[in-house]
Amino acid sequence: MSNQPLLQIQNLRTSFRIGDDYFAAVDDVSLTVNENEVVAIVGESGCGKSALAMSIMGLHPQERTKLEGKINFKGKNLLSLSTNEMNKVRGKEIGMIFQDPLTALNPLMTCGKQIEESMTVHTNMSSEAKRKRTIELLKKVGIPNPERTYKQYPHELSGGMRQRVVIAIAVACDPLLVIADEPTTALDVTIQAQIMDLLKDLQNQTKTGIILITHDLGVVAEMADRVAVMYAGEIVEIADVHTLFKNPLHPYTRSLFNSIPSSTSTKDRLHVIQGIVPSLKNLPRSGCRFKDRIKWIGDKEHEVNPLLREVSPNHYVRCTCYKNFHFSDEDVGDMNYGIS
Ligand SMILES: Nc1ncnc2c1ncn2[C@@H]1O[C@H](COP(=O)(O)OP(=O)(O)OP(=O)(O)O)[C@@H](O)[C@H]1O
Repeated sequence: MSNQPLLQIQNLRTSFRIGDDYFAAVDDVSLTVNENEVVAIVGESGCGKSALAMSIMGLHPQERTKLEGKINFKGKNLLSLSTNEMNKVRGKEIGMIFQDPLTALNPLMTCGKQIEESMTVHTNMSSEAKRKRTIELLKKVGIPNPERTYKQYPHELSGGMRQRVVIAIAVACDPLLVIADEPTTALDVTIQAQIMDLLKDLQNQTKTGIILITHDLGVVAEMADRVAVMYAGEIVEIADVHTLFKNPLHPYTRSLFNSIPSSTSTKDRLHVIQGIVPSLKNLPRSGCRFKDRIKWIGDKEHEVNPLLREVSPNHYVRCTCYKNFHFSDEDVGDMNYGIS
């Protein structure tokens, strides 16, 4: 992993219009992804993970979305690019793997043609060269009979094979950065492991930077170099994967970790995070946004204007309330997810 920044997000705010007002789903997010680094983004449904990914890709509907801040990539602020300029980045320099391969693929086009499409848009390759590269890509993503799959339509493939095709599309033009938004959520468990292994292999070979959005902390432990935890549109904690798993500090991070079943824990009940992530309109906009879900921590123990602070080298936490947060004995888990 290099320390050369590939992507630098600075104070990003993504707001959606609901009625006459705009509401921020991503609020003052700053995040760097270095070359050849895997940064995982975790958090409950509705925290703003996909809104962040779609902001980087420039895929939000312009008429209903306000984007503020900067997304610097290769010396350019992506937020100031025209649609044409952004089209040149998307698919070529930044690839995206979506959650559901069935909706990501065009049902009316063969898999081969869909993989070739980005080469057609972004390169001057001849038809023969594109075909050759597509067959190579299909092999690389573990498709057993690439010539056959080249001619098949998405509905003729299993879910796992379809997601391999989606990955082939994402890496077809050798992007510097790949954003994988819950790439295995739509797949069954055995296939999930295969797809994550494939992504890991590809990343080892190509040294691509990856933003991996996932609910699965096991996947995070396996794949990520650094982890950003999001809650209610904000990053509440960032650290390298070892530090975060060994010493999670923010009450939200600790609650997330503690609500995952473990084969080694002796506790007989799972920890439940009280309440839910509020809807976009009802998100708290000031103070510690997690406050209402940890009511046993007094008001005075939260910062009025919590900022992400470096509490140890490269370990950042928002709000000092973590200093006063503890679970009851029965809640304390002992999971390490293979991190040693
Ligand atoms: N285009 C949109 N218009 C209005 N609200 C939106 C839009 N997209 C997302 N939201 C809202 O923004 C918030 C963040 O949504 P987002 O999809 O980013 O969450 P997420 O963390 O990716 O969740 P999940 O894990 O379920 O995908 C949610 O309250 C969601 O309803």
